[in-house]
Amino acid sequence: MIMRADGVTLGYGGTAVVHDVTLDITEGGVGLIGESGSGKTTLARAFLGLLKPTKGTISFHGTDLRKAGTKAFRKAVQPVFQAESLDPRMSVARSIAEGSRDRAAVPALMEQVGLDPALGTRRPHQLSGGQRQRVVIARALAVRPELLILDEPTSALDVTVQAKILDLLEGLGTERLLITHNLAVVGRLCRTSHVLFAGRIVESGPTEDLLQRPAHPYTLALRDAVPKLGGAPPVARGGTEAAPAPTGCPFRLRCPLAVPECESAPELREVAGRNVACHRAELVLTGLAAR
Ligand SMILES: Nc1ncnc2c1ncn2[C@@H]1O[C@H](COP(=O)(O)OP(=O)(O)OP(=O)(O)O)[C@@H](O)[C@H]1O
Repeated sequence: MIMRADGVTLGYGGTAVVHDVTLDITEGGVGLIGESGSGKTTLARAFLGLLKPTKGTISFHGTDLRKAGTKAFRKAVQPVFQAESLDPRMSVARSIAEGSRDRAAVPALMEQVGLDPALGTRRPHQLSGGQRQRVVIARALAVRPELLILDEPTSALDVTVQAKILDLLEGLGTERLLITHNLAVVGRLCRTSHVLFAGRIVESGPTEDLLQRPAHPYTLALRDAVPKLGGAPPVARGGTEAAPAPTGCPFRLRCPLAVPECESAPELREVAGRNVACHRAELVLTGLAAR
């Protein structure tokens, strides 16, 4: 296990937006899936050491981040943000070398991410979106990280370019925590996935199981909203989707299977090889089996 969030609550200005999350970053890629506002980026920021939990602990190889040596940790865990975060005034080569301060390594890094080193003198606006995303990845790789934290690494790209960037990430062999709206992306890059709704994990397990046989009605809705790679993110249809319920199961006001029992909050429990917080998980699983 590379990192662990143990009973973590996170918030801004006294308002909690992530509640009691326990999640391990293990080998083979870990996906964090959920709609806009579900708390994915907040959790990623905590794993990068940029936001301190108000409850619980985040650890790196078993050491609480509050005690881990920051220098080694900062190198080992690198963010890959969207390409818009590149400094428009810096050449590609300078951007890539910024963290490592090793200009000599830049051509090899560019080749590693499938960029012609001759592009090193260009500014970001002189590249395509896909090329810019490769620069961001090269820049993260420059310090030889152990773990990449990728926040929607392909959502701004068109489908063919997305597929190429996913090929690149798959081939790198660096461990990853990947944040996305898009279930097809985790299907390719993450052995394990966690579905977040209103700041709570509602389902966790092997990605393949979650994709093939979701046990939570929200995972099911997400899967059916994004049938293919490059599909639009599952935004609230016509703005009519109910807000998360403040008590009981947070999904119950949107859930087609909700019953009075859902007014009491479901605990995460093991059902069919995954953890799911739903009183009606068995029904979701059987409903699918009967189709
Ligand atoms: N700096 C901040 N100050 C106050 N509230 C914030 C801040 N950043 C995020 N939030 C709130 O925290 C909640 C979770 O936001 P977060 O960005 O983690 O969600 P997300 O799942 O990553 O969404 P998206 O996919 O849109 O990026 C939201 O309600 C958001 O408004």
